[in-house]
Amino acid sequence: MAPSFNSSNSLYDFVVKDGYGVKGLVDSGISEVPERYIQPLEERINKQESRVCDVAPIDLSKLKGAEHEKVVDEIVRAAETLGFFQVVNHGVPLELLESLKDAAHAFFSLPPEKKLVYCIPPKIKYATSFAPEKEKVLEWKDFIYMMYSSDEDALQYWPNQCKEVVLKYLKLTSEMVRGIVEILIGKLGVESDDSKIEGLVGLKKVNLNYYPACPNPELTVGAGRHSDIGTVTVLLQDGIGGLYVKVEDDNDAAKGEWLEIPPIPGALVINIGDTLEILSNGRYKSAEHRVRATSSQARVSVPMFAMPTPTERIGPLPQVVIKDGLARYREVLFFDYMNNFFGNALAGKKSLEFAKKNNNYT
Ligand SMILES: O=C(O)CCC(=O)C(=O)O
Ligand SMILES: [Fe+2]
Repeated sequence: MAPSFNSSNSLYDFVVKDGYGVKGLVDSGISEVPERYIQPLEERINKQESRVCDVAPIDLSKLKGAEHEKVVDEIVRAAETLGFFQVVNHGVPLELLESLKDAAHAFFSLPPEKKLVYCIPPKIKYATSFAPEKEKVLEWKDFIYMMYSSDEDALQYWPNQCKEVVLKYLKLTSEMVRGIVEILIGKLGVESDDSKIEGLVGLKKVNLNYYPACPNPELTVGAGRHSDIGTVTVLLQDGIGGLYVKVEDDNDAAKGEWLEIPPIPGALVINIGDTLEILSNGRYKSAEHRVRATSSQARVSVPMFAMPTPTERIGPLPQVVIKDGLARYREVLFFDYMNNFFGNALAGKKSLEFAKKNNNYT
């Protein structure tokens, strides 16, 4: 029997405060999406109208051979245009990727009281939607984030259902991210050493995202429009699909068009975050993206966010500013940048405004 929610408050309490999440709502037997989840027309995603991105995945194993420079160019080109690309032969075993998806399903199958135990921010947090207290319309998504501090803490605080696989994923994807960041910084004409790179990717967080099957997917949104704030994000998506990226500057698609990043078995999705856009003075694109809900099955995704350490100051690199003749961003403390992002509802690329020159924040 579906619970009856007499006011929007009782729905909010059930989903957000009591920890049932969207999954609890769906499990309760609802046959249509509640009002609080209905997006205004301009935010809805029309599956039929969007094209699928047909760019082939980049083979990272070729970085070690004769085709090194070609692969470097592919990575740089992708970062300068769409800001999203997929990689294969990335060093993360395919069995691990399968186990991760299974672990995500296992975690979200737990009853709410067992998931709510993992609400010890900023270490770890099980929750629903991005910032429910600030959002008029909620996202059709539950998630848990796990912030990495040490292996010991991870094994102590993270859920049994996923801690070992998430930790392995975090380690292996971190290695890949370091390689990609080294390439991208190097192509800006800037020499980097291990400590510089570590400063840019030293804060690591893994999310398990869970998008339950939705009775009216055309009315809702799984994840609202946003860009990721860190340096680089690595994302595992399952076979269901629904991730869309807005074209900012690409030869093969129209500016402003939303392209779907299709699931490719065994591939990982890489996207550039705000930090790299700021550092490169706008040359690398932190793409706006969002996620559609689906009617058939629950979708899971597992992003690993590699971010600067909170004490890092991020601003356009001096060598790039000299070349460009102007700085498009100011220098900010990553801690402040992060607090601004998490203190507001998602709003496309608005997060970058915080680091723009002559904005209202200074
Ligand atoms: O689920 C996805 O495909 C993307 C999720 C995402 O953009 C995020 O967690 O930042
Ligand atoms: Fe994202």
